[in-house]
Amino acid sequence: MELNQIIRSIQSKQSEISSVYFVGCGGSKADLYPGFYFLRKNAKKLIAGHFTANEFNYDTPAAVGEHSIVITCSLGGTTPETVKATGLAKSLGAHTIAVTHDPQSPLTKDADYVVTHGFHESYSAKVSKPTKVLTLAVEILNAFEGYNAYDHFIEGVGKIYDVIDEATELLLPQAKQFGEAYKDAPVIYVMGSGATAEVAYSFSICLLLEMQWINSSSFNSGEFFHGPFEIVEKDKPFLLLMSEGSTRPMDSRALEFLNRFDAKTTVIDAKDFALLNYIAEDVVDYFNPILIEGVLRIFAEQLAIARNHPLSKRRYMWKLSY
Ligand SMILES: O=P(O)(O)OC[C@H]1O[C@](O)(CO)[C@@H](O)[C@@H]1O
Repeated sequence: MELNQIIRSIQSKQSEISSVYFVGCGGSKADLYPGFYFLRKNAKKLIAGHFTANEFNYDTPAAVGEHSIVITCSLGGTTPETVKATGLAKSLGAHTIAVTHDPQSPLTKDADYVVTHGFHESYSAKVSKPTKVLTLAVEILNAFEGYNAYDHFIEGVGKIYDVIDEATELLLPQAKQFGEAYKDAPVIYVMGSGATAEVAYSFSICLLLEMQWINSSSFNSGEFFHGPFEIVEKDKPFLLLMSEGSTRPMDSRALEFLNRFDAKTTVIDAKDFALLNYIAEDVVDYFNPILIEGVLRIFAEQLAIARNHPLSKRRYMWKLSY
């Protein structure tokens, strides 16, 4: 079923939807963020919530019920917390949509609708998960409240994958340089703003802490001046994700400070990929995280090569029960 048909089908069963919850773990939780951010910004009536799955399970929002849509997301579809959240949402009468790479996985058992996404085929396929979740959010707003920039958004979805695949073809030398320059870094701080904030979060917790065992912390560029900037000094390693659009001034302000004290800063900037040449200004905010997450993968791969530490290496995950 097409994404707009899923939402129209829910609407035919329940014309009054008042809340939408986005639930997942780790990288999948972060991939739900652009959709959540979009609804939080644009909805006038709909409540939007974003949860790590066990927080949803242990401290379930009171509004979850027949007037809710719960979108759960898991790449492999087996993460127990997220599988449980889907069942819980269903038992409370919510309309459940599972987003996963594997349509046969346990995640889909209690889902009213299943959305499958690619992953391995290309760099752009790796971000089809957040793109589909974001599109679901746009379809929900359009169906239940109306959304003026809907056509611009759909046009953008039609272009973003090519933008990513073309960008990643040119990025290898820069990514190699990053790998060499940061391979011995004792810590890497990551920040971004707006819909991109959780790309910083997932790069920090998944790519650096989980897959590289590199100490890391992440924060919103807006929070940088409310604590983290005290750590800045010459050659401190930072990765700054700069967005086009509404929150760019927050990223620019952080960059200016990092440069003032000669921090070791790598900037991944949506502007360098001419995002605004492809995506209309009124929807560009939501495409920053898709583009930046897509191109960041190649930086993580090159860091892993330079450190001789494959991204698949784990100490505990999949090896112990926990
Ligand atoms: O997206 P899935 O399959 O639920 O997997 C979640 C797991 O994958 C990661 O996002 C990356 O390995 C972890 O942070 C998390 O534990």
